[in-house]
Amino acid sequence: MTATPILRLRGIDKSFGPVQVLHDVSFDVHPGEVTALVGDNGAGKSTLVKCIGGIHPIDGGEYWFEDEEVQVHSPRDAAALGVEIVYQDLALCDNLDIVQNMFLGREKRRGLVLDDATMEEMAAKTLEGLSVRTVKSIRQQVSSLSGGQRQTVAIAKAVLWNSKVVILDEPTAALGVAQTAQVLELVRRLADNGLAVVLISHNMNDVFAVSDRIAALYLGRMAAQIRTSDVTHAQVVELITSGRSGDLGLATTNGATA
Ligand SMILES: Nc1ncnc2c1ncn2[C@@H]1O[C@H](COP(=O)(O)OP(=O)(O)OP(=O)(O)O)[C@@H](O)[C@H]1O
Repeated sequence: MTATPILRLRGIDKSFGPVQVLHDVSFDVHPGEVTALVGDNGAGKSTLVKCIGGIHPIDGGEYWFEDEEVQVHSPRDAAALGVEIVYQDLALCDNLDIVQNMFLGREKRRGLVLDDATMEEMAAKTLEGLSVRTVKSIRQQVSSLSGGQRQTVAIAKAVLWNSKVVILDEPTAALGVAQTAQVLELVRRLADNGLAVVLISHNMNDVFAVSDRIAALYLGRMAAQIRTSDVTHAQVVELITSGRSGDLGLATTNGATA
């Protein structure tokens, strides 16, 4: 486990009109680790992630990446840093195959023509690198894939672009038991390959199965950021539902600790 965070947010505020959704949020993300971002519905998880991804501009606070303070104004800025978000709805095109989906909008060309051979090779290499063996052919249409396989393709697509931080929004929400296990294994492998992984999840079993750290948001404030090995399910549930966990002795704000 590494000590230095690759991504550090400090004092992030975000409002939509008169409604302040994020209050003075600090958040650390470490390479080689899975950080679970938890919180009740409406706690601000998606908003925080969209700020990280450059979809929502932050109103105040600092965004540090690899020890430099950066300005992230658009998804392009975030992608340039190596930050990729895999959304719950996956945004894959059913009528395209796996390779086409992985390169959608960033196709490789040789002159004016699509460079299919290179894209195929890169897609195959990426899937291999993640030890993904569940898809039969990378030329398979995405419409024929299972939920777990689709999730895998979406994750591989994020990893293809030399990403350093991959944020996964509820990747197992729609999956059965076996597929959940496969996706969680993949999530773990991403971190073991050195990536910094942020996993948004409501599922405590998933959180405890793969995460190294847990960041708990409560009503738009970071209630605590702790090592998974230092807490119990019950303590995390308490953090999510009340923003406190008495027996942890944590502050209720800015808990970017551990
Ligand atoms: N574009 C927006 N305009 C106004 N309010 C918003 C906007 N996006 C989010 N909010 C509000 O911000 C709060 C946090 O929402 P957010 O989606 O970030 O929570 P969440 O923790 O991701 O919830 P869930 O687990 O339900 O997805 C909510 O009260 C929501 O209504």
